[in-house]
Amino acid sequence: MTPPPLPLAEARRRFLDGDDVSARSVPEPILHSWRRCQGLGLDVGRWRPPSRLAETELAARREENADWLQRARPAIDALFDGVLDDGHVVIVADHGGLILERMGHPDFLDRAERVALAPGMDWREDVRGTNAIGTALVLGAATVRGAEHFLERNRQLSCTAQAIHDAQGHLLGVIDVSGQPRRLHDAHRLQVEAAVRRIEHGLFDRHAARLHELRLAADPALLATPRCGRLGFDDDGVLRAASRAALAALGLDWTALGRLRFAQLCEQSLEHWLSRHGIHVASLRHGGELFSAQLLPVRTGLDPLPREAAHPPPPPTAAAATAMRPEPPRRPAALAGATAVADVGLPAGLLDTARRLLEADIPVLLLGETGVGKERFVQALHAAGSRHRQPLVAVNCAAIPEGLIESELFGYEEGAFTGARRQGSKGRLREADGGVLFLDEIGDMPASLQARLLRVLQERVVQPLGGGAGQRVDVRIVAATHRDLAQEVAAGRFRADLYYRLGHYPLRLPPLRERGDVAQIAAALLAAHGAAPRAITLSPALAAFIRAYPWPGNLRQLDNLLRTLLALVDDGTLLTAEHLPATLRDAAPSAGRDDAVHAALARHGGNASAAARALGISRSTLYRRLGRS
Ligand SMILES: Nc1ncnc2c1ncn2[C@@H]1O[C@H](COP(=O)(O)OP(=O)(O)OP(=O)(O)O)[C@@H](O)[C@H]1O
Repeated sequence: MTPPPLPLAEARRRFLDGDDVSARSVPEPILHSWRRCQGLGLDVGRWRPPSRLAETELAARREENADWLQRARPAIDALFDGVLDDGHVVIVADHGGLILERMGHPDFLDRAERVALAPGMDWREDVRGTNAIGTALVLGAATVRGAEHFLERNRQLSCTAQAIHDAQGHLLGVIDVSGQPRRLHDAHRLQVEAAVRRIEHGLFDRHAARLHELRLAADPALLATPRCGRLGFDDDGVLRAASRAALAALGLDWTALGRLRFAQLCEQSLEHWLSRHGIHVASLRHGGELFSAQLLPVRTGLDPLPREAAHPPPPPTAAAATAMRPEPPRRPAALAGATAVADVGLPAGLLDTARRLLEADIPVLLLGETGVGKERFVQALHAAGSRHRQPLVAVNCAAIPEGLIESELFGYEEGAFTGARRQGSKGRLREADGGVLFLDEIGDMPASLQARLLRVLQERVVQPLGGGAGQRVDVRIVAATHRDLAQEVAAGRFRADLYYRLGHYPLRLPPLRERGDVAQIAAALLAAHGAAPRAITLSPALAAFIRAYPWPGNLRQLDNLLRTLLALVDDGTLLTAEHLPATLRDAAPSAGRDDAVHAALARHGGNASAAARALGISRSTLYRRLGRS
């Protein structure tokens, strides 16, 4: 008869006494980790923390990881938001187990500090014994509760962590949630998993920007969601990028990169699949398993990888291929294409006008409220132009601290300032050489830099910080802002000469409330988010609401709402106004009144032709809509 499982404390005592402990008493990964720690000679009771890394060295480590950290930021912030009220901390460590960031609930920060769970501290397993950060670096993921920690002093913690890999299997770091034992639940592990999935999805987009992407899922409804497996093939049909979900589903590991050929997986050649035009969906049998597969056309993604990464990450690890269990779709589907509704409802020819300006090397200045889709428009513009095979490099002038934006844009020479990378930095302008530079939120560019930027635009020569010869660059410029730039000029906050240099022919993306076919846009977004295979449709009443609501957050708000609804309802649902959150239902404008038409008419002094033009609809449609309201 098998003996009953022992309480953890007893199992631990026996383990330390050298007795055999079964995996029924201690989870197997923990037991293995204890054995590793014992093998290294770690002492459970006597241990002194290594000293904390000096601030300057920590800053340098953060700088080395800045690229993926910046991309991971929205997911980390959302995770933090989700666990803060439970009294936990979120920790970000690099691939060497060094804590780079810690954000947390004040209740727990003190305790975290006492066990040196703090920025600048090393939490590798071979230094700290079994712990979620260090053990996740070994295994890919780990949850370590209370007395499962190898060192006595860490028993006051419970932690769950998962490693992050890029699409080439490079281990980048770890995300961890830590808290008091008993307060950490399985839901926190799922939250960490979801955050890492989101981060890796974004990293894949970046790596695979110029690859043919094959998506795989057991259920076709998952093909447009972050839960699908993703593989990136080059033009020769060789695998160059992968998601862990795809590798796990196919029983492969990272060594398949550079080796696996498209035809080995899909029977026919990549050319054959490509010849089927556009998005190609088929069934695929591999190792006895049946998958739905979808080949997406090559995307020209925003902000692709610089040709040479400044800090090549370490080689792939075996842990990189940890299996990901297929789970039912809990999250909204990802947008299938960056330009899903780029053209729908925009004033006729806006994209074409922008393209012509850019082709003639005339800067494009995009104006529009927040969330109208300026960034998406730029992606579509880049994809439509002759430079679509060259980089599109984005700089968000509002997101970079004033002190850093100069080096970010213009680059710097070796040793230009304290904390500078040893080999210097190329700067975004030079990264965009041959391609397109997108200056987002240009209205927020510090005044001191406006003059410098103007000089570059005129002379097309970049002078990196710290001296060195000026270098000629060939970039096409697109700038965008939600501010009224003319007003910023009048108020003296934006240089008039730069404004005229950029704004030869400003283009305005209309807010959603002015666009004539919001319901059509909503339908396009639903389709892009995979509503069709789930048989989810929009009721006429909800479409009417969508048309009449003023959408202060524009496309971003509409898109978020639709994604949320899709996540909440079952397959086969007819979406009605009842599904809306109460706050939105209450804010519904008076029934029947077509505010967009009325607003456009008011702005154009009652001139129906001008109002129709602004809305991008015909005059007859305008009258029809007026008649209805
Ligand atoms: N063409 C589009 N197709 C599908 N969704 C879009 C499109 N344009 C915008 N969206 C949705 O709106 C969100 C915001 O878009 P985007 O970032 O391009 O707006 P923006 O005008 O640049 O906003 P901000 O001024 O706040 O930076 C996107 O994340 C997406 O959800």
